[in-house]
Amino acid sequence: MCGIVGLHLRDPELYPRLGRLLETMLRQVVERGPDSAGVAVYGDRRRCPRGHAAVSVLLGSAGGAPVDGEGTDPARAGLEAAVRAALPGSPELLVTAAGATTVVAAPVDVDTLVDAVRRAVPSALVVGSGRDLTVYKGIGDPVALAATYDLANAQGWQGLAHTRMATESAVNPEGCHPYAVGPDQCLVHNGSFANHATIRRELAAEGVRFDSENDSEVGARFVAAQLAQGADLDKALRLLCERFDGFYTLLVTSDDGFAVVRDAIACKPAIIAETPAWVAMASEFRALADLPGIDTARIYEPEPERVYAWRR
Ligand SMILES: NC(=O)CC[C@H](N)C(=O)O
Repeated sequence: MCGIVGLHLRDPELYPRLGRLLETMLRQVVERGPDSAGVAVYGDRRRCPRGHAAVSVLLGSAGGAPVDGEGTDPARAGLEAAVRAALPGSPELLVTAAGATTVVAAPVDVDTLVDAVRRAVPSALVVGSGRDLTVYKGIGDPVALAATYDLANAQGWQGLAHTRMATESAVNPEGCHPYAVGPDQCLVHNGSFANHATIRRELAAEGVRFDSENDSEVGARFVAAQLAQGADLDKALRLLCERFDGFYTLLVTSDDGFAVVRDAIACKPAIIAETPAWVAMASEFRALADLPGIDTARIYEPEPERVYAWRR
């Protein structure tokens, strides 16, 4: 299984409610993915102020494995000092702790901040970066994790959540979705890619590096490579359908986009609902049932191998 929910808001009046709406949606897909949960939020200016880049990291001793609660505090204090020292001009940082995830924001460009975090704390696992995006991940009960992310109080224009039932790699922080491997990009997956090892080898030969053994990461790295070469989300996902075998419902988001695609036999469930105020997607309808205006929404199942994409 695995549960996916996503919400792309068209009506700015709903932006303050993004987190509350997403949290309500996530609760309905907990049984689909009890192992771990990840969340992405676009446009929360208290977590990533305007003019800043934000990098989301998992801290820990072994391969970025997170520790929880107070145990993270010395690591976070060390991170702040070390990242600041690694940045030109030592700018003020905004550091927000949310469960196992720490978000570092600074008034620099995204690559500069990612590079400074990696140099300052080589063991940190970078799980997201961008000018608009914050990502939170962890292992365990999805509802408890969402509370540690303070998801209910998140604001913004777009977000998604994933609950994982592991199939292709271990239950560990590296295996959590979303895979946010390019700036302001996220991919979440329900299913299994059959030929991910082959595509991983091809991408690795081109110099692409991986953080996990997970099949979904290969999809995310493939999409990121297409976007870096100038494709839009629609084209990147059409190319993915040509290249990847297996089962998939994917939700992919970017700095201005929200896109859904399913495999050729639409093996994994998905439902889309649209109103003038929002576009929403979920693994099951019950996750959409409490959205404002659902009674008059246009509701449909995405067709096999057809890319559905929306732009801000
Ligand atoms: N149950 C799923 O859909 C799993 C998704 C993906 N194959 C993973 O292992 O994370």
